[in-house]
Amino acid sequence: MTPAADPQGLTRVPVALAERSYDILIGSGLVRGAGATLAERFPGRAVAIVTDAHVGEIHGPALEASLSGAGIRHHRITVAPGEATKRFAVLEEVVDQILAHRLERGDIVLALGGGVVGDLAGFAAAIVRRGMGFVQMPTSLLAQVDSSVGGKTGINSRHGKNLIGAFYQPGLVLADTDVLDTLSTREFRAGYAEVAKYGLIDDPGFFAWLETNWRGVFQGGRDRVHAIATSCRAKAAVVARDETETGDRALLNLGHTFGHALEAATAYDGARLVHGEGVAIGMCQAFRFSAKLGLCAPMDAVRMANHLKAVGLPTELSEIPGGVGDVDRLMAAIGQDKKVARGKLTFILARGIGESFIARDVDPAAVREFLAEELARD
Ligand SMILES: NC(=O)c1ccc[n+]([C@@H]2O[C@H](COP(=O)([O-])OP(=O)(O)OC[C@H]3O[C@@H](n4cnc5c(N)ncnc54)[C@H](O)[C@@H]3O)[C@@H](O)[C@H]2O)c1
Ligand SMILES: O=C(O)C(=O)C[C@@H](O)[C@H](O)[C@H](O)COP(=O)(O)O
Ligand SMILES: [Zn+2]
Repeated sequence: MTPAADPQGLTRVPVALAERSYDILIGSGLVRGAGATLAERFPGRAVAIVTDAHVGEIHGPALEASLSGAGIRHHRITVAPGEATKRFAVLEEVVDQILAHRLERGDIVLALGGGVVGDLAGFAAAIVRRGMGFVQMPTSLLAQVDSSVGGKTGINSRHGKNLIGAFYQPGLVLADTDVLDTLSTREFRAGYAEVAKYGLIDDPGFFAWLETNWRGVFQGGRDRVHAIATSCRAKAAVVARDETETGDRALLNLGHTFGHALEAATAYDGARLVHGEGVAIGMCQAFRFSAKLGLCAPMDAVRMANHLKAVGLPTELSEIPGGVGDVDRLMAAIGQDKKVARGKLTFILARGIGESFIARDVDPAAVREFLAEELARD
């Protein structure tokens, strides 16, 4: 289905969360128009722009010019690019700078960047003065289709991925599709893994559309906007019915129980593995594990992996430079997953493409056996 477009040609996807409802605006020119948009929606608010050094250098000046043009006081807070930035020391620095600039509770923390910046800045917004205004301006494909939506914010711990954080919804998401033109192919592909995830969870028609049209998504234009909007609508629907992951929302974790363990096993070193790549391998593992357990046709596991391979994503552990250690190491990371309940493992498994489900109380011995096989694959 084609999402509704507003009069300026932007696509608007609402996230329905009662008094915390907000819009995701998707399209061209949103950075340029940010000053006018914020002045209209949040009049009189000052802005702390949190960005990474890479994104800030490329897209910071246009955003700042737009805010200045609308008479909005703003300050830029810059962090280092990469997953290692999601840690306490950097959070402390961001919080300190927000306070040093004397931003008030009603002022806005604006995340300009990928998922790393969004998760970190969102967590800062949640805790400074017990909750400031928060706007997401996602600049990676991954952030536009996933991390800027739904209010999961946080940082990593030495015990595991995203273990410290809060649910804190933004008041607005501005996904400017123009900025994706400066994203590297590797990072675009990584974000594509989360796009494919929505098809694999419960939308086989979308997955089939991606198999045919993925080149258009990579090129830009209508297909890209369609993929972003479809992803945002899928995520908005799940978040609206289960904001804090007491049930259904866990489906969005397809590929993440394995994927997060791989990120931990590679010490969050983006040179070896970035989040979307971990999710790509993790989703393939979820399907292969489902096939091994007799839940899903082996051909479906082959089909989904073939598509991810076709776009250039990794699908096997053997593709991770430097390896990921042994079964014990991976099981230790999996044991810290936030979906563990009463000591029992939870995985998102599949009965087929678009037929994912939440499997609770998964037998650790079966996971061990499966991982040993995975480590032995070429
Ligand atoms: N909160 C959620 O719901 C959620 C969902 C998915 C992922 N995440 C988190 O998101 C993070 C991954 O996000 P990511 O893939 O965006 O990684 P990222 O934030 O590290 O960005 C990837 C790289 O691309 C660069 N970049 C971003 N936008 C750019 C642009 N327009 N032009 C040029 N370079 C650009 C960044 O500087 C960085 O080097 C992980 O920490 C993951 O856990 C969170
Ligand atoms: O929004 C969600 O819910 C997700 O699970 C989306 C994931 O893509 C994302 O990586 C999220 O940060 C993982 O959440 P976590 O609770 O497993 O840390
Ligand atoms: Zn993810």
